[in-house]
Amino acid sequence: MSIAIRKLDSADAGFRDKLSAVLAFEASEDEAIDRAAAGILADVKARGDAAVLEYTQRFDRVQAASLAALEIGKDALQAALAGLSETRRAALQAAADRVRAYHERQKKECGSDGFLYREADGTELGQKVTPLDRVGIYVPGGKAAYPSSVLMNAIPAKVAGVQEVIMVVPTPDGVKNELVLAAAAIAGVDRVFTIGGAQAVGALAYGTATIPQVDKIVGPGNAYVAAAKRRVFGVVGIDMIAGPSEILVVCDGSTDPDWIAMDLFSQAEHDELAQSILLCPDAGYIAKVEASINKQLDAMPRKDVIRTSLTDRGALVKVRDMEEACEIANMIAAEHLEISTEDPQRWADRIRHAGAMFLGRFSSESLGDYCAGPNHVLPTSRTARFSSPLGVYDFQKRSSLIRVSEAGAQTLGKIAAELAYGEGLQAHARSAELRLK
Ligand SMILES: NC(=O)c1ccc[n+]([C@@H]2O[C@H](COP(=O)([O-])OP(=O)(O)OC[C@H]3O[C@@H](n4cnc5c(N)ncnc54)[C@H](O)[C@@H]3O)[C@@H](O)[C@H]2O)c1
Ligand SMILES: N[C@H](CO)Cc1c[nH]c[nH+]1
Ligand SMILES: [Zn+2]
Repeated sequence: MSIAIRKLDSADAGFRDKLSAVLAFEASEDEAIDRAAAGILADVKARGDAAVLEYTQRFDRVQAASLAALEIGKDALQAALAGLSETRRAALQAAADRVRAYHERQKKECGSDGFLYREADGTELGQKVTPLDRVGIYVPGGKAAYPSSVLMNAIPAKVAGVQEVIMVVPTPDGVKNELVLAAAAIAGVDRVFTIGGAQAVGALAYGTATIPQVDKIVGPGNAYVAAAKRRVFGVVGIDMIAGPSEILVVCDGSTDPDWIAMDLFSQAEHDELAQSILLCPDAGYIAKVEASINKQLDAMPRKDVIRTSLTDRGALVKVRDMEEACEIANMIAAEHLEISTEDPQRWADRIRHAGAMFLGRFSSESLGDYCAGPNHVLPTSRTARFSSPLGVYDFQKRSSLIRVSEAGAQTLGKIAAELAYGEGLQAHARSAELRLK
């Protein structure tokens, strides 16, 4: 059965509205889910360990005498690593090494040393950068497990210098994913608890007798996890609210159509709500990609998920030219953007909004998901207009440094006092004036 994938032409009347319909995705703000998450959080805040245990039994069908019994020790993590096949262990290690190398470079290049400068009168001003003390990493474990997400969340935290990384991962029916545990060992995760959902977010945010309170919670999860993260923001920091995966391919029509069809599948297979779009100026090429989609689909183990995703949220779009493709790509602000063209840099220079850009025919998005090095936790749902990939900077914070010299206090004191009187704040003004000679 062939896929009824939407075909759009930017020259057609109503094109923008049709494209908007494909893009439309409201991060689940389902009231019932939000209410459920709020109830779970309040209960965990009030009853701590006991509440977490009860919800873990209810939702994951895991019974334990204590929350401490749901902690996986470092020996077990190492045993999981040792138990992997040689080739899988080597692949995990190679991915971790590349992700670490990239984030170490990022730490060096992104102003992690802070700065300090001195003015003529001796006043010094600057910024100090410090890592967060303790972070929580949510690793999804409901429908599928993502060992690569363990690496992508934990490694930048460790590179930033976070002292304690606490990972939570649900294990429905008590089934543990060995590759997830092995990834935790390689990434240097400090503690692992087999809990999930809003109760895990609550435990990390408020702390319980067994689980210490963290400073920030990162990592993707389902709608309950997302609702809980939204609600605990302020008590702790959060990274972002990740929506379903997205891929946008801009192609000039000369890449093998089988490659592009499979690239579209690669995100569609994540989730029925995932979004996969091709922009191309060549109608004949689009027809070839469509034929390839239909040719390759039946061999895919997750063909039903791919079919639904491509039917509901996929599109093959004929554009006027590559300039228009770039303009539309900026409007879509996709999580992943493949620029599969000759001279990809020429078009990349025109892109302002994308979570990650994959340049050239050999840069398939799947390489970025696992092992290229940059982070695969990226802004979705058009939030690349104002946010960035997860990085070392998410695990650091900055403090301003102000060391005013006696001479500096004379100049600044007069300015501050004048403005403080203007705001009607007497104590502020006097505090500055008392230091004037
Ligand atoms: N953007 C990314 O990088 C990325 C990576 C991996 C996964 N994801 C996404 O993360 C999500 C993972 O979802 P998942 O469900 O597989 O795993 P999950 O770990 O996020 O959720 C499982 C937990 O949900 C809770 N839960 C389930 N039903 C509930 C109910 N009725 N009431 C209250 N709580 C309930 C349970 O506590 C359970 O432990 C998917 O949407 C996937 O697409 C995104
Ligand atoms: N593409 C996902 C983020 O959008 C990350 C991932 C994990 N495993 C495979 N892919
Ligand atoms: Zn992926």
